[in-house]
Amino acid sequence: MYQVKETFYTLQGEGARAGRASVFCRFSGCNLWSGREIDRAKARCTFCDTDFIGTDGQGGGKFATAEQLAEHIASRWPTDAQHARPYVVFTGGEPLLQLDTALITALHARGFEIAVETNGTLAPPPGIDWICVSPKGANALVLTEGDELKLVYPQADAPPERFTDLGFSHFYLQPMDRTVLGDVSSQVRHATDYCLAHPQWQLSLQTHKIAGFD
Ligand SMILES: C[S@@+](CC[C@H](N)C(=O)[O-])C[C@H]1O[C@@H](n2cnc3c(N)ncnc32)[C@H](O)[C@@H]1O
Ligand SMILES: Nc1nc2[nH]cc(C(=O)O)c2c(=O)[nH]1
Ligand code: SF4
Ligand SMILES: [Mg+2]
Repeated sequence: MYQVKETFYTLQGEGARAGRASVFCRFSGCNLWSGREIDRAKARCTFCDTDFIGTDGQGGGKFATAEQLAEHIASRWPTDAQHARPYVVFTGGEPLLQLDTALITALHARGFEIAVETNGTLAPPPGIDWICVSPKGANALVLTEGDELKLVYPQADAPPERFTDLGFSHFYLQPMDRTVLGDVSSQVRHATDYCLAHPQWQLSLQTHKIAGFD
């Protein structure tokens, strides 16, 4: 049984593949926060910008089999997109609590390229085509290699220097959309300054929030 908060067709807003048409599948639940505001301050991840509780969002629900969820995801991809490889981004919540080999196989069989957005604390099943790890505070990383490392910045207990030697192809700093330095725009400036001083890192702005899409 897969528990899905929502599924929607949009452009990837963040990171190396920003701008790419994608079906987003947001799984319910996370191992670092209950999702309830009352628990936020004591959670292992305290700055989350997402509602991932339950299965009541657009295109959400409970899916009994991998085939059923894969069919649901495939139905979101436009039918006239002959020249583009179908692309699904699994996120959450924490997608590696639920993404498994059966679902990967069912989506590959439908021609999909498969990406995940993960906090990096859980081992992934084999076969994922694009892995984006976004470290959270002091929580230990199990996933120390992948396609992109996208660090929300600043985090007092997760400085960028801790990650520079890991095995990722791209390193991004994404300004935190939650106030820690007084205002979000000074956090954007702070991330910009860090990238200028440390060119291993590139700036990831959450373009969907700027442009106003999901
Ligand atoms: C909501 S998370 C879900 C996937 C996974 N649990 C994770 O943390 O990577 C999706 C992406 O949003 C980022 N994110 C969460 N809260 C954010 C915030 N307040 N500002 C900027 N990015 C944020 C995460 O770091 C992650 O890259
Ligand atoms: N457009 C868009 N791009 C995204 N990239 C990562 C997202 C996420 O919440 O995981 C996200 C999202 O929620 N919307
Ligand atoms: S790990 Fe990801 S989904 Fe979980 S609380 Fe943090 S940002 Fe949100
Ligand atoms: Mg988001």
